[in-house]
Amino acid sequence: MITLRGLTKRFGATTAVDALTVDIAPGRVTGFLGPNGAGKSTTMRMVLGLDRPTAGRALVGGRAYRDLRHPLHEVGALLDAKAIHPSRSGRAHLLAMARSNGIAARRVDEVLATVGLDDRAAAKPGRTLSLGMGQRLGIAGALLGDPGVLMFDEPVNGLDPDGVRWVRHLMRSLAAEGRTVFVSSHLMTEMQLTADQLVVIGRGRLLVDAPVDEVIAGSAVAVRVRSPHPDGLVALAERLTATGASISSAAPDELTVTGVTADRVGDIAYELGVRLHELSAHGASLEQAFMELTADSVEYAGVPAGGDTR
Ligand SMILES: Nc1ncnc2c1ncn2[C@@H]1O[C@H](COP(=O)(O)OP(=O)(O)OP(=O)(O)O)[C@@H](O)[C@H]1O
Repeated sequence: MITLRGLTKRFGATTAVDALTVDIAPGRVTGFLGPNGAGKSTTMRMVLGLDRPTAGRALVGGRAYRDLRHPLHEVGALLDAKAIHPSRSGRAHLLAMARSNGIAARRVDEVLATVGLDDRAAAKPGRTLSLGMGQRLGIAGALLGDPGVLMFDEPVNGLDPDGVRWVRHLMRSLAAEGRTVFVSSHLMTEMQLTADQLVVIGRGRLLVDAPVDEVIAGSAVAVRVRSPHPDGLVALAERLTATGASISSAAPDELTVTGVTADRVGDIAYELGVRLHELSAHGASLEQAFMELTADSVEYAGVPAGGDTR
């Protein structure tokens, strides 16, 4: 269990983490989401005692990191895949970690096997490791002490599709063993497949703490409309806006409508005599739910390509 209580971190005028109170429970994968700069890494660093909270507490199994008697046995983390000495091999890196924490050397071979690094890969010096190999090595380090709590910051960065699938299965099996698995990612589709629970933050504040299914169900279903008559679409957009729907348009012959059913859009188009070439409802996704949830908290919102939001 990871317990955050009023957790706050300020860097000068920037509030990176703002009074975050949440429990990350064992036995499931909790996805940690938020736009760039939302405060995910800072939160994880505070759990590991690498950053000191300005206020509040971050506890692992009810205790602050500095009070853990055998930290590596209680919490394992992958924060920065490149955190290995450039001239040291992956195996030597893990052996040093094992030695300084009273862990048997054979455990190094076990975790190397678990993450799929063979003898040759484990003998390579840190500077020659690819990002993907660095991620696997970092995960091996997190698993070394067989801890009950695991945190992974962007673990699939730099992995190929096989690697991404492997991480997904690993996270799920670690949670199935009853461990607490807290994982941040920018890949929404991946999170949709991996996580049971989601914690979403924006500008350091908690936006959502709920099961993945609930978060997705809460997002709007979008209706796509295409017509060969752009003027008709403008009239349709005006009428739909007047009924409270939200409209965006990526091209003159296309609208995306939320806040109203596809049937209603079809009825209004019929009343206005607008000929349609497409009227389709698109299921809610985590990607869309995330955009809706964090719309007010993105630091640098991009303008959608070709987007003309009315
Ligand atoms: N050491 C630091 N000194 C000053 N500001 C910092 C420091 N570390 C983080 N910040 C700021 O705190 C905020 C949160 O950063 P953080 O890296 O925790 O976000 P994040 O959610 O992990 O972002 P990303 O998804 O881009 O990795 C940002 O505005 C960042 O610039």
